[in-house]
Amino acid sequence: IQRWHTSQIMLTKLYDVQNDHFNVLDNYANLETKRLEELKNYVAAVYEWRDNIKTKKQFLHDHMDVFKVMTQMLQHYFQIDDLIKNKKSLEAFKDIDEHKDLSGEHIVLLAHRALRRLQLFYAIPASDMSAACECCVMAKYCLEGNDPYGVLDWAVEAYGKWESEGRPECVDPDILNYYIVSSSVYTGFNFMNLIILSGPNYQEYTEKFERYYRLMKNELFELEKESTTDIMEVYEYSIGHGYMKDFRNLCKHGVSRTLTKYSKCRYQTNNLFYRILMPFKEEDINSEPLIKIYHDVLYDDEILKIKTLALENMKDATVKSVDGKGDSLIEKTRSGQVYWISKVDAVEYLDALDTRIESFTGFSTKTAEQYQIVNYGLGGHYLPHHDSFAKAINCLQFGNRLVTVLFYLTDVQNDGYTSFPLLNIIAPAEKGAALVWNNLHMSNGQKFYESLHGSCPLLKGNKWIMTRWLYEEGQHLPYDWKNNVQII
Ligand SMILES: O=C(O)CCC(=O)C(=O)O
Ligand SMILES: [Fe+2]
Repeated sequence: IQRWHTSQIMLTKLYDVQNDHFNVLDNYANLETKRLEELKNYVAAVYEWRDNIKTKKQFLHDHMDVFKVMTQMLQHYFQIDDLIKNKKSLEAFKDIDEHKDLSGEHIVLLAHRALRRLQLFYAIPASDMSAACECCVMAKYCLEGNDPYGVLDWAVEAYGKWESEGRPECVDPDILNYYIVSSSVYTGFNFMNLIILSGPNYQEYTEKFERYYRLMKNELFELEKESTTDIMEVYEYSIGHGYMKDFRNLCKHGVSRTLTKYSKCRYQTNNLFYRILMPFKEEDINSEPLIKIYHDVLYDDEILKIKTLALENMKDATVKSVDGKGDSLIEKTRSGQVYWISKVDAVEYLDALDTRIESFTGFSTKTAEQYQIVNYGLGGHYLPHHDSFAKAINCLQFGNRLVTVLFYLTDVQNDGYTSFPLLNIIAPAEKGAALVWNNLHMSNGQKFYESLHGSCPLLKGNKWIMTRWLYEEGQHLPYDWKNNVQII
């Protein structure tokens, strides 16, 4: 199935496809107008012919005339049949058939899920996101997805819209009533003492709903938590504890970083003479594990080329399955589209970038993975994870992912930052910068647990990144990763 929401590229394509459809429709309408015009003209001509025949009162006695009438009728029949069957217009419509995947309900369902993820993550009430008709759709999918708090939030919001904006056709209080009653049961809300809402009288509805809403607000979450009276608390609650909470807070609020002895910016040449005229702008972010930002290391023309290359080739991002053998598409964990630049792309300009990476990281790129380009879409994100693999799984040829070099191809706001929840760090990187960190302890190759990181869920905008993972093999390290022994 086509997943239109997973990247900005897809969303742009969706927009274009819709434009195509409008053109097809336009064309169809023109052809149909022309067809009806032709039909009308044809019929008019036939009438005229028949009227002429009729004036010849004697025609039925003239056998040749009869034959003429019969042949004409047959011809008229085929001609009219042709005009009615409307082949040309249907032909024009075929183009739309080829885009059937645009009309599937799953398009909206998946977008709904992305919005719900955002809502839950950032604790955004429906009232901050709403539009009347869409509220009902959100409530509907929440109901179908066994998400009763979502149903209540959106149905009540839809009800509010219905009340304040008159009654838009898309809001049906009967259905909202059903949504609210059925979901109240699941949330433990005691509605037995309420009047059953029914009847066609909307005024009556208004009063009952008001009462209902008030009671709901007060009683809704008693089972969840004694003191809870607000749906917002459900959102706060759903994020869970531990690093997810820290991750959320980082994405939501950012951090005000205080300068410590570790936080320094400098012009760095790494003792490379040719860098004296153009040193790197190195910024320290953390020491254990080492995290740094190198500003302005990817140039605009390179970014343009990279994006152009990826544009036609993106695939939905997957995550490694638990056994490490396969990839699975789990949007709850990661949502975006990726492209691995491959050898066949023959992008020589990346050789220069490899040299650049080597000079600012001090590590070889010879054993690195291909460059991975990522574009995030509606609610795009990547929950906290480690880039390194569990040793046994994927460390055969070149060892493990030692260092991550993550380039930003766009500027990002808070909601698109790369965050390290265990370190209380967000990377305030901008377009053209590279965020570099160690995934393993440099002394022994053990996983650096604190390197846990993720991409904050995107609330708006367009985030592009490109990643290069550098491997253990071929680096100067104080241990031998292959034989698992310490050298120094
Ligand atoms: O998009 C980001 O900021 C992080 C991406 C990431 O962690 C990854 O691709 O492994
Ligand atoms: Fe990562």
